Formats: sequence, C-alpha cells, structure tokens
Amino acid sequence: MNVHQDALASAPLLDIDDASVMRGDRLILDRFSLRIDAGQHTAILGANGAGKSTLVRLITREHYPLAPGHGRTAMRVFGRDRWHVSDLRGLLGIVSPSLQHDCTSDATLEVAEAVLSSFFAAQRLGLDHRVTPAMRERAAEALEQAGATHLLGRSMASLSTGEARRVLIARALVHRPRALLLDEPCAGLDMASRRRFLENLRGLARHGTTLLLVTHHVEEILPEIQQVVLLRDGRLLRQGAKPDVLTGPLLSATFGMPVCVERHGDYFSAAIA
Ligand SMILES: Nc1ncnc2c1ncn2[C@@H]1O[C@H](COP(=O)(O)OP(=O)(O)OP(=O)(O)O)[C@@H](O)[C@H]1O
Repeated sequence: MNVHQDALASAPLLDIDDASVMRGDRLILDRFSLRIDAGQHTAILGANGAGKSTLVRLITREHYPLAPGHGRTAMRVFGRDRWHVSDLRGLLGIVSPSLQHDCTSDATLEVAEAVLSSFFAAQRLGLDHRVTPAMRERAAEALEQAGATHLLGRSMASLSTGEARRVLIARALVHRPRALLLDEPCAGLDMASRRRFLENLRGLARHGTTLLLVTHHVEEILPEIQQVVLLRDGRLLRQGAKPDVLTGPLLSATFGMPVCVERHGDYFSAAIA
C-alpha cells in the first residue's frame, strides 16, 4: 500500500459537517452533520420523506450541499472534498432504487454490460471503453458472488426485482469497493432472497467492506452493524451505538407513532405498539 492508499484507507468514509441541501425551493437536509469512520458499519433509518435518499445522493455526488456559512468544507468522502465521480465510484459500490430503475428501463441493456460498464462509471459500454480479459474475469466473479451468474444473456428489463437487484449488487462489487452504499437493498426481495442477501452482506462486512445501509426496517440491521443513525425531517435525530439508538422512544420519535422494539440475539425487530 502506498502513502496515498494508506491515507485513503484510514480516512473516515464520510464526514459531513453542517451540510444543507435544497431541492427546488425546499430545504431537504437541514444543517446535517455525520461522521462515519472506515470500517464502521452503519445503518441509516428514517420514515418516508425523512431525507435518506437525498443523503445517499449527497454522498454519491448527485446532489451538492449549499455553500456552508462556517467556511469549513461541508463534506468529505474518504477524506477528500473533491472527487472525479468515476474515481469515487471505484471505491464506493452503490445499490439504489434510482440505479435499478435506470438499468431496468433501458430495454437493450444486458446483464454483462450492466456489470462491465461499472468499471467506467457508466451505465452502458461506449466505443471508447476497452474491456480487458481481467475485467471480464472479475465481472464473472462478482456475478457469482451475488448469485446472478444464471442471469447472463438476459436483458435487465426482463428481470424480476430480486434478479435485477442481484445484478446491481454484482455491479457494485465488481471494483472490490471499500464501502457499499445500499439504499433499501431488500425492497421487493422475497423472504428467502432477503435472507440470502443479508447473509452475503455479513460476509462482505466481515472481510473489510464497510456497509452503509439505508432502510426503513430494523430487522435488516445486521449484527455486524453497530452504529445506527436516525433521520427525521431532514435532520439528524440521533447517532450512536445500536442498543442505545434502537429504543422504543427514539423509534417512536423517528416514525411519529408509538413503536415497541424487541431484541432477538444480535438482531432487533420493531412494530407499532
Ligand atoms: N426535486 C424535489 N423537489 C422538492 N422536494 C423534493 C425533491 N426531491 C425530494 N424532495 C422531498 O425531499 C424529502 C426527502 O426525500 P427523500 O427521497 O430523500 O426521502 P426518503 O427518506 O428517501 O424517503 P422514502 O423512504 O420515501 O424513500 C421528501 O419530502 C421529498 O418530497
């Protein structure tokens, strides 16, 4: 590892300092601060409209924060405030509903291309994209890892929700990213697929990929995830250790209804009281 890589490996995955994001004339994230260290697997929980996807798009550079009044940098990812999006995508694998929508609405996009184009931070292969045998080999490994090899040859538009999700996971893993940013990754998966997927994530977490999981569902928070962030109305409601944050009062405040929480070994569940 050279000095540059060393600095990247030890830098916080995310350091957001008082960032605000506007969409149209609405303030969607309001003076939001959050730090996630390298290796600190984290779940971000919030009700519909709390600002979770906006936060994901802030991290992936699809949205930008307003210029902060304090003069400091509002946001750093892997210790840097400036990134070429393609370099960032090499370090941060992303699975999100908007990516799935884009990939599955392109009628001619095939599974192999959906994975290989990730090497170029693109959604399709272009004439100037030179796919090497090593890339093809790595794509095959990532498809295997995501349980999606049997889908090769299919168009993305023809896949079921769960099948398309597996391909997107392969696409996210193809770079061996340092971190995975997963926005509602289990939405639309059946019980068995969800369990397989979560077990797969646990393996990645144990082997050094930092997980950043955005979800509505307490049940999806894996034992490896020890930090939980609660979001409400575009603001950080609480950030802390899982047992301190996954409590009835705090989840009731997050979802605006009385919630009771149960612990089952290393997992938690929550229901409306
Ligand atoms: N382009 C936009 N213009 C105005 N408001 C927007 C725009 N995009 C998002 N919003 C609003 O920002 C708020 C946060 O949206 P966001 O998608 O980040 O929430 P979320 O927590 O991901 O919700 P969900 O769980 O329903 O996916 C919502 O109230 C939404 O209506």
